[in-house]
Amino acid sequence: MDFSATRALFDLPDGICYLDGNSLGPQPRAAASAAARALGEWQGQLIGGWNGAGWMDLPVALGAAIAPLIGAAPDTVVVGETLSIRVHQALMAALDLRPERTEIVTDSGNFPSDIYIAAEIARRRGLTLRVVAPDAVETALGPQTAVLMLTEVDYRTARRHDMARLSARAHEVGALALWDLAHSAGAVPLDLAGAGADFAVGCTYKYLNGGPGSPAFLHAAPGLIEAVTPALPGWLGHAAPFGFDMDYAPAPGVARMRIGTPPVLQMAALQGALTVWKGLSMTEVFATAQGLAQRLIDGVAARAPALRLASPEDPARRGSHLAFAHPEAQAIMRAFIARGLVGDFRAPDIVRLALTPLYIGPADIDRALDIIAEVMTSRAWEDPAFAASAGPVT
Ligand SMILES: Cc1ncc(COP(=O)(O)O)c(C=O)c1O
Ligand SMILES: Nc1c(O)cccc1C(=O)C[C@H](N)C(=O)O
Repeated sequence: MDFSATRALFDLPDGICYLDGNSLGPQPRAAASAAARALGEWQGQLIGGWNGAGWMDLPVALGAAIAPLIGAAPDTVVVGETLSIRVHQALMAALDLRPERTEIVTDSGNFPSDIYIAAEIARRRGLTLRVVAPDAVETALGPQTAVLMLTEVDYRTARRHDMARLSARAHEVGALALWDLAHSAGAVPLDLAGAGADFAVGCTYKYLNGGPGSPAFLHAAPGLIEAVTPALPGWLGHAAPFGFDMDYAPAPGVARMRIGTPPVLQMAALQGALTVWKGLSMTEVFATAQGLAQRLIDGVAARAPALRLASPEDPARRGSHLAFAHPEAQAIMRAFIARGLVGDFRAPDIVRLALTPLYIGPADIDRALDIIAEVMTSRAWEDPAFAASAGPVT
């Protein structure tokens, strides 16, 4: 598949080799125009925009737009809130559906926010949070497991769990499976329905390019959500929000996981950003990303062997970014960024680079490799003047 046409849909700064789309995707031109349109609607329609411009329906409309990218039915996804809030909502919902059980199982590759949230919920409810090694998840499940909560693609190493197998295993022991897709959505082909995920959450500012602070999504398997009373029962998750009833009655379906006023300007940008996926196959996007990844792996091995691949070698076992380990990874990443190669550093020793074929091609990888080879050969990060000038790397 030729992605040169999709590259033109992005407004990338000149001179930058952007391998950081796993942290913050670049700006699709359609996101900028959709956000500008929403500003105009606000200016012209004032409060009438909620209905006149469709603002009130954005959480559900955006859910339907994301659903095909994650292999879910359109009416099973809702957008809004931050991912951390979505993790909390989904975990509370899943636990409520298994009230007799005492354990949450997760792994040490999970993102800190997810682990903090699960630990605090466990503390308040008198449950046990078991944080096991990624390859010990399956054996950790048992008759007391209420929820298996995992991030499918490890934010550091890109190691990818087998969602279908682990969800099936969770179901075998009577538990529910909750998947965080922050590093999966827009990166790897997903079939939530086929994989038996009960709940899934994810963010839209990484591979979906919705912009900084773009809201998160939540998916619940069909049939499951009707039994859920949201732990955060906000007025916009009510069946009749403008009835202003004193008693909560959940909206039908996943719309009950709405909480409060949607961030319309962010959602407009996201709505524009999602148009770049029209006609694309996630399978082809992923296959192309893996081709770029192999080019980067081979080039680093040949020209900068001090950077050790810390991601799985098998493309089927990883997401769409690569991690390379080096004890001085933070300073090295600063030196890359100073030369126009933007990736990120993750403590303690990871250089993280994302392969995003919608706007990155083989020539970008070759340019990245030239920068990587030059920095690693010259040890440019050790230059005292450069070290003194350094700021933080996110
Ligand atoms: C896997 C994962 N889960 C949760 C989060 C938290 O997302 P947010 O900061 O949008 O709440 C992130 C990233 O920040 C993440 O990578
Ligand atoms: N959400 C972020 C932010 O607001 C600032 C800087 C980074 C982020 C991130 O998304 C971090 C990301 N979840 C990660 O995988 O490292």
